[in-house]
Amino acid sequence: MASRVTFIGAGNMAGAIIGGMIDNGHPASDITATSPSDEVLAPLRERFGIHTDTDNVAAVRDADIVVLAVKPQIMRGVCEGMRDTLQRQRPLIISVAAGLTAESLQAWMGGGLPLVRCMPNTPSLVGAGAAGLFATPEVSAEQRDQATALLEAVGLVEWVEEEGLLDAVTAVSGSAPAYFFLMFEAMEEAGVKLGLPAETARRLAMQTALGAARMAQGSEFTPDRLKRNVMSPGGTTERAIEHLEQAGLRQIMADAMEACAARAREMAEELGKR
Ligand SMILES: NC(=O)C1=CN([C@@H]2O[C@H](COP(=O)(O)OP(=O)(O)OC[C@H]3O[C@@H](n4cnc5c(N)ncnc54)[C@H](O)[C@@H]3O)[C@@H](O)[C@H]2O)C=CC1
Ligand SMILES: O=C(O)[C@@H]1CCC=N1
Repeated sequence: MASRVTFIGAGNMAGAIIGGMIDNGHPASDITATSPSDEVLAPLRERFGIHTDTDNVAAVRDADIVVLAVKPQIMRGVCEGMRDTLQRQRPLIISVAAGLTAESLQAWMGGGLPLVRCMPNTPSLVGAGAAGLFATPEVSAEQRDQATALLEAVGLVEWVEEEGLLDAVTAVSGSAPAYFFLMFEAMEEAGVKLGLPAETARRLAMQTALGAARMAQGSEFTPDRLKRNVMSPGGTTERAIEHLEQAGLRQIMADAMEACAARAREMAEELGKR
């Protein structure tokens, strides 16, 4: 029998994972999502046929897995509100919140629960997610497998053995879809300046990104080698790559990703105080 999974929060991230799970054949009748607002829940109910509830406590009462998917800033109140029921039911908890440490989450839920911290990303919606997972000592091998199965239904899963590494995962994959969306915007704008219709530039840029990722994923060659295969000596690509290197693209990425991970650490400090 499939696990009964309750999502606390029904926003971008919960919606992306739920959509991916349904596409992968998880029964909608075993999935519940909550939000204080039925206006938020109605579209999910209609689109996926899942259960919804405006009451978090009622929704976790018979859950096998509870996915915490509210904003980090309200997580404490949400966890404290479900504390007694979670302690009785003892489901596997999966938090997708950026920053919040296992120590804080456990303290807010009364402690000792099997807790997996997960950093997923929104491409989960199309089955192409990339998630980093960390298990607390309370998590059994079977529950680890359950968490893997749930997230593998919507994409790639990588376990990390140190909790702090989830901040690096946030920089590399959790936040990273946005870096590529920014790149699409920039490429479309530049394509338009070069005379292409916006739609044409957008379609070409996206298909190229998809093609490059698929080609690199299945390749025995490094990204550097694949890059060099495109760069004919004295040709056009060489000129563009020289420009990107001289303009400091590598440093820009390093700085942006360091800022991302630092913000996750800062959020843990700000929100983790008891
Ligand atoms: N958006 C993203 O790309 C990613 C988000 N995350 C994490 O996922 C979590 C959720 O982020 P988003 O989905 O982007 O936020 P969101 O704002 O889209 O969704 C939050 C949801 O929580 C609901 N909510 C508000 N108060 C509630 C309460 N008291 N009880 C139950 N539900 C309540 C809202 O109605 C909304 O549906 C955050 O902790 C974030 O760090 C992690 C990885 C990627
Ligand atoms: O921006 C954020 O804080 C969340 C976590 C990773 C992606 N979105």
